[in-house]
Formats: sequence, structure tokens, C-alpha cells
Amino acid sequence: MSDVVLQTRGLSMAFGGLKVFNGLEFALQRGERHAVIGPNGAGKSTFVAVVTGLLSPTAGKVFLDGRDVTRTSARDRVKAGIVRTFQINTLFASLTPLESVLIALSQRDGVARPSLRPLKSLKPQIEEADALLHKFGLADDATALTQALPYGKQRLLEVVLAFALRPRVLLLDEPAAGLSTHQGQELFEQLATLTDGTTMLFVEHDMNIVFRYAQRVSVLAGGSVLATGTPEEIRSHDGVKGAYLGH
Ligand SMILES: Nc1ncnc2c1ncn2[C@@H]1O[C@H](COP(=O)(O)OP(=O)(O)OP(=O)(O)O)[C@@H](O)[C@H]1O
Repeated sequence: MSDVVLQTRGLSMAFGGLKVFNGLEFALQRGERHAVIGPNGAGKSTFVAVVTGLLSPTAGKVFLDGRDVTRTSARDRVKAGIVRTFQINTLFASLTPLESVLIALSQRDGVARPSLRPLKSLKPQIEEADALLHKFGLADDATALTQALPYGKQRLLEVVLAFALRPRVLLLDEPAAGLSTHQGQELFEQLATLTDGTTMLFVEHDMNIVFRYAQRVSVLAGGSVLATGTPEEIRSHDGVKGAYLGH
């Protein structure tokens, strides 16, 4: 029996007269790494924004574990377990990875920000932050200034900050943006091994990465899901080849 974590039914989104997608049907299975691909402007980022609640759809519904979250705010969706990575902003760039992870953990646990609490009370979170940074190979950089770290490590830290929230669904919109092909592959290798078992939906342009690291792939084109399947199925799908891969 299938175990669907995230589902959309009849999801439509338009910006004024521009229909980005129309009646989108999508299902994410628990524990899978699922890639969304499609031509430029197909609506992949818009889809992620609608699923995470940053944008409201013009029609249709989003379900998390069977619960309708279409009207749930982005903030409450994070609490419910729909978490996306964000590019490290200027605030986090001027902090150390340890400080950033502590802020993420405090937010998750609904306690005051680390700077507002006595150091002693932070011990469990410091231990957890240490363990997380260690797991992701960032222990040696824990107290370095984030903006001084190589881009690959900054991208990895973005994943750690989202992963720290214990997502039910982790969404990544081009997590390897700005990295070289090799660094991108390295990031996905780490994602695949270190977050194995985490349900993950990612948008990615590099087809080598998609076909290597996704267990299933959905193709967004012409306003709907053109096909969903294993990398092998998508690679040999005639419609997909015509609409997308062939170009
Ligand atoms: N806030 C917005 N207002 C108006 N139009 C928008 C907005 N956001 C996106 N669009 C338009 O919606 C369409 C889909 O954009 P989107 O960024 O979701 O595509 P994408 O598949 O992620 O593209 P890419 O692969 O280039 O990142 C595009 O035509 C884009 O110009």
C-alpha cells in the first residue's frame, strides 16, 4: 500500500493572466527522494512556494498526511513538518554555523532565542547542534564565520538548518545553485547518505544529479505533471523526451 505524505489535488496557480499550472496532481511517498524537473519557467519554484505556503494557489488543495493545509500559513506549515531550505541571508552569514543551528533548534523547540537565555540552559541544544554539525562534516567550521566558508559548506549548512527542524517533508529548490558540477554532486552525495530516510522533494536542473540521486522524478511541463516515474522510466518516456529532455 502506498504511503503518501504530501499530496496536491487540482492545484492551480496564476499570476494575473499568466497560468503557471492548472489542476496539478502530485503525490510524494514517505521516505523517497523525489525530483521535480521541467523547462525554464515551467513553474517548479512556484510549485514549491505553493506547497510551503509562501504563495496561495488560485485553486486546488495541498494535503500533509491527509490533512488539508491549503490555508495553513507558511510558519504553521513549518511546525507541521513542511520545511524548505533558504539561502543563508545576511543575518546567518554573519553568525557561526553553531549559532545558526542553535537558533534553528530553539525555534523548533519553541524556546527563547539562545542570546536571551542563560548558557547553562542551552546545554541540550548545544549538544544536539554539535552532533548535527559533526554528522554533516561541519564540526571543524562550527565557530567560523559562515560568510567566510566556501560556498559548498554554506549550501550544506542550509540543509543542516532545515534538517534540524526534523522535517516530515524537506523541500530543496536548487540546493546546489552557485556550485560547480563537481561540488553539486558532492552536496547531493552527502544529502543522499546523511539524510537517507528523510522524505525529500528537490528541484534540480542538472540531469546527471537528478537521475543519480532521485528515486522518482516528476516532470512539470505545459502547466501540468507530464509524467512521474523512476529515473529509468522518465529517461525513456517519449513525451518527456519530446517536451523537455530532447531540447
Ligand atoms: N511573483 C511572480 N509574479 C509574476 N509572475 C511570476 C512570479 N513568479 C514566477 N512568475 C512566472 O511564473 C512562471 C513560472 O516561474 P517559476 O520560477 O516557478 O518557474 P521554474 O520552473 O522554477 O523556472 P526556472 O527553471 O527558470 O527556475 C514564469 O513565467 C515566471 O516568470
